[in-house]
Amino acid sequence: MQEFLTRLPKAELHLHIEGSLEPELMFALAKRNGIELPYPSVDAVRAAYEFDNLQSFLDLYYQGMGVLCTAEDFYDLAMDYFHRAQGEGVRHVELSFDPQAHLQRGVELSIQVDGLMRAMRDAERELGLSTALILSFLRDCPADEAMDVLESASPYWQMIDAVGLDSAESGNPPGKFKAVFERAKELGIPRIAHAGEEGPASYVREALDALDVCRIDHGVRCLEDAELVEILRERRIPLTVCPLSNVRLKVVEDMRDHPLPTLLNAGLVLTLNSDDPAYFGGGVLDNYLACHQAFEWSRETFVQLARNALNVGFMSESRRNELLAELDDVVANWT
Ligand code: HPA
Ligand SMILES: [Zn+2]
Repeated sequence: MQEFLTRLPKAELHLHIEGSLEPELMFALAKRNGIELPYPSVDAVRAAYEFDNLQSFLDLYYQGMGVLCTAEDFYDLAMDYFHRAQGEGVRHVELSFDPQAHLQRGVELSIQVDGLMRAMRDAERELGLSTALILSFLRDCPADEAMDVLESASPYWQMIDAVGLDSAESGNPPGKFKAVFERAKELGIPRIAHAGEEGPASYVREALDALDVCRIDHGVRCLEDAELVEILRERRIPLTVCPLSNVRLKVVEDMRDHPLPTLLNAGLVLTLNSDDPAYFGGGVLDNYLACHQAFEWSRETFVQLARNALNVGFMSESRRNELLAELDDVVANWT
């Protein structure tokens, strides 16, 4: 099964590029930028990755990204991830980034975008990946600040495939960002949002109603509202589920308790993703493998999940058809 899951052309739709920063690169960039890390070694960094909840992870996540200073750093971060993803059979990557977290440290938007866009272009040329860029707003910061970021991103509007909403969910309902998302809609930029990870099912409803999102990141807590599940099913709103993340952030206690099988039985459009692979124990393939171990799903189930991601990703129709044909090929030639 491992070989089959590796060969399946997969799409990563829920990835925080800052969460792909492996401790080795963190040390290399700290050295390059003359930054002192509060850890003596790579092993000590890894040992610190024990989380009680989303906030305890976010504290380390924001600290870790402090080594990203120049466009070159952002380039190296993304290229490092693209190489790993390619090795796992990932063919399309949608990377979200958190501009505010870098602006707060004095790193300008142009530096962030220049490095990331250059890496995306090189990954397309050299690694045969397709990519998309998602600009995420920090929901625990003021909505006015998010609006300023969106306006100041005007040179990049054409290159942004979607805006998103992430960071500390509890107490920061989607409705807080209604005006920002309305502006994005006016600009013709698609919208997605984290909802129903730690926050209640009502936040998923609010993301649909107030933010008019076309996709929900996580969304696992939708199961607490049967009527909402029916809405998600009927409207075929995709959920980008990140099972290893949910275990590591104690959204669920154990992989075997994960609601994925229930979500599948409910007829929802699900995809498997990694969220923050450097912090949560692996990339997209590891998430597929963890599901294989926990649920013993058939190959057909994994093919459906991989197909869902190709169907709903932000990519050209010709790229979509190419990847779907590749997927059909892998399935047809598998013995
Ligand atoms: O898992 C997450 N949830 C919310 N915000 C985030 N920012 C990075 N990772 C996450
Ligand atoms: Zn996330």
